[in-house]
Amino acid sequence: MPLLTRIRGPRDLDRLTLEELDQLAGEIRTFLVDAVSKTGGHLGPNLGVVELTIALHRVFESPKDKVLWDTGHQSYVHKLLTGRQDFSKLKMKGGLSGYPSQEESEHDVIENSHASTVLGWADGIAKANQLMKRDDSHVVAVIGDGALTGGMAWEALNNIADAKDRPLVIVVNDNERSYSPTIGGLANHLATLRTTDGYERFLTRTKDLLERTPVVGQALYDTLHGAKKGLKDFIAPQGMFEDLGLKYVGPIDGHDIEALESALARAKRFNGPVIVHCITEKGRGYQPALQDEADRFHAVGKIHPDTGLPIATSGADWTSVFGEEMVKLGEEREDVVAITAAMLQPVGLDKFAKRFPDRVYDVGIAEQHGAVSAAGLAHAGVHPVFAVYATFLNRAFDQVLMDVALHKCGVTFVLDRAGVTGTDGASHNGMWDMSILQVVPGLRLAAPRDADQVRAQLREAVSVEDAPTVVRFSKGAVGPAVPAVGRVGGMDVLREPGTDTPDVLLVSVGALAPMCLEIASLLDRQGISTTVVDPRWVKPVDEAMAPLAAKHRVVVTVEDNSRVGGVGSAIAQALRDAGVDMPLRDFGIPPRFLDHASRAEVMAEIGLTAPDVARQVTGLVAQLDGLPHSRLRSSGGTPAERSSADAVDSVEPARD
Ligand SMILES: Cc1ncc(C[n+]2csc(CCOP(=O)(O)OP(=O)(O)O)c2C)c(N)n1
Ligand SMILES: CC(=O)[C@@H](O)[C@H](O)COP(=O)(O)O
Ligand SMILES: [Mg+2]
Repeated sequence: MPLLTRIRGPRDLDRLTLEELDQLAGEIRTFLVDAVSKTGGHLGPNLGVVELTIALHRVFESPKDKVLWDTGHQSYVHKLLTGRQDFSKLKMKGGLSGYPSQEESEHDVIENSHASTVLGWADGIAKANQLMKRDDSHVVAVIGDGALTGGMAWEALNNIADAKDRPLVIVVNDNERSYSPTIGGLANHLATLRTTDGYERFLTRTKDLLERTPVVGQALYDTLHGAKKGLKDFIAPQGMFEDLGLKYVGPIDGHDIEALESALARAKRFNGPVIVHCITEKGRGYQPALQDEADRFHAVGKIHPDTGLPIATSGADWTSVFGEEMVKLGEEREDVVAITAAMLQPVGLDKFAKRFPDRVYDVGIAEQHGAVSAAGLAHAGVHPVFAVYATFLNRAFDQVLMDVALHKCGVTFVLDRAGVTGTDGASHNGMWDMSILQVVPGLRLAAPRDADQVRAQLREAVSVEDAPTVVRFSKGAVGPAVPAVGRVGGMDVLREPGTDTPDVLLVSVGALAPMCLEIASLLDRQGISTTVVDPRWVKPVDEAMAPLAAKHRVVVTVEDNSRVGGVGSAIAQALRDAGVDMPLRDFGIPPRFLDHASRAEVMAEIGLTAPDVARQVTGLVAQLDGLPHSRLRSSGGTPAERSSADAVDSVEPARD
């Protein structure tokens, strides 16, 4: 890469000629395919913004000027041009994040991968610049056509458009797709702008012609250029953006560096908010991506660079188990409909959509609207199943509470990627749902432990017509079947204690059932008898939980969710409410943002592994043995007799 390796920072771009810039773009595409095929990542989106990113960093002077990325999954080129070219550990522990990272670079601002927030950030930074009289610092926000379907983008645009004298450059990266083609009225409007003979191209051609026309040429050009909306509407109907009071520049060929630089430079000089509408191609320059109708290689695993074919094929995953059961449900119940927020295939609804095209609603990246629309659907007599990543439901909390639950609407939310996901970093872990949803009156929440339970609990969920139900499961391959060996109330017993006076009631939540059975085995080796129970529905707490707990010396809960306000907290409260006063130790995710790493590495780092939990429980039981309490009975000898290298003298505090 003779040119790319010579780019240490954005200013190194300034000395390159147009031909060299085109060569650099080619080198970057080669680099992206080579690197991302080895690690996995967002290949398609980044192939689409190569020229755009080069032009941005030539026209604007980051970090003095703030270059902001919506969602941030398309920031690999930005990283390459700002001194980060080691992609060998992309999205891996200790390697580059898959999103902007302030810790990595002064050129990065927004770290979260949640869409439609960039314009809000830009609005705030622009306001601060104006207030602090930082006239030499520009703000440029890059937002995709998909992210523009998010409501927050329009809340920000409403504010931005109101300040005619506050410079702010909005670059719409319009590649006509989220994963699949972008939906909705906005998408149609953008298409109008795209397909009309571009205003810029018209002006450029006219400018060339008129500048060569003696005497009247320049005057005529100035008239044309200053033409009111009428001309633009004729050439490229501006409509929405101009009606909002935003200056519109475009559509621009998002792969023509010269045209991009001209447009961005004009926008930079404009003393107010301006939209630069760039037409790009997701997956550009890489045939396997361009031929991928599903999502243009939006997010890929490790692939063969020549063919784009996946290197490792995974077995059945939680998503496909859900997707297949949805089709069966759809066959049986014509009132069941599905909702997705621009992620039809990632959440497993593609098969349902193919079978029942009229019963799937893609609302765009608009989770809040999805939840409210679901309330409307339920009120009008159908049963919506809204499939969404757990972390993305966060933004629709109020709609779940005040639209779905308050009105007792039978809506089922299926939360995929619940728990630690790991490689997409802090904002992608599904670690908050079982905490925030605890406070929703009437809501019922299930955490299936295996494929059979996904099927069963999905069916139980859609049978509830007067309250929101939630079924949440992990990312990736579904675990082994975990059969029940007994039943207590509505809860499955996964392991009997082997004694009438068991020490530990281990409450296993969802996909952590295999880990909990391993914990019980490790405790067994310490002479600690354990009952393992899976509540199945973790909200509300099963009425049999308190009486069952009372038969044990200590309750231990293990969940793939934040410890704060999670299932463990709810069970502790239920025991108190039932007058069962006993030791309880809740294991879960500590209330902090988790750096990107593999799921296993993150789980180990936060101590959510069988040995870690078993070690702490051993210490707890040993400690309890020393207390004069009627419920505390030694079973299998005292701690001293049980002690082994694993036993600890005192209970380590749960890590927060
Ligand atoms: C709130 C939220 N919902 C869903 C997603 C998942 N997601 C990541 S990128 C993406 C598509 C974004 O499309 P666009 O903004 O057009 O960017 P492109 O990938 O086309 O460059 C989606 C839906 C997300 N990141 N945030
Ligand atoms: C950026 C974004 O939100 C999605 O593209 C996400 O990265 C995909 O995650 P999965 O790979 O878990 O589907
Ligand atoms: Mg797009």
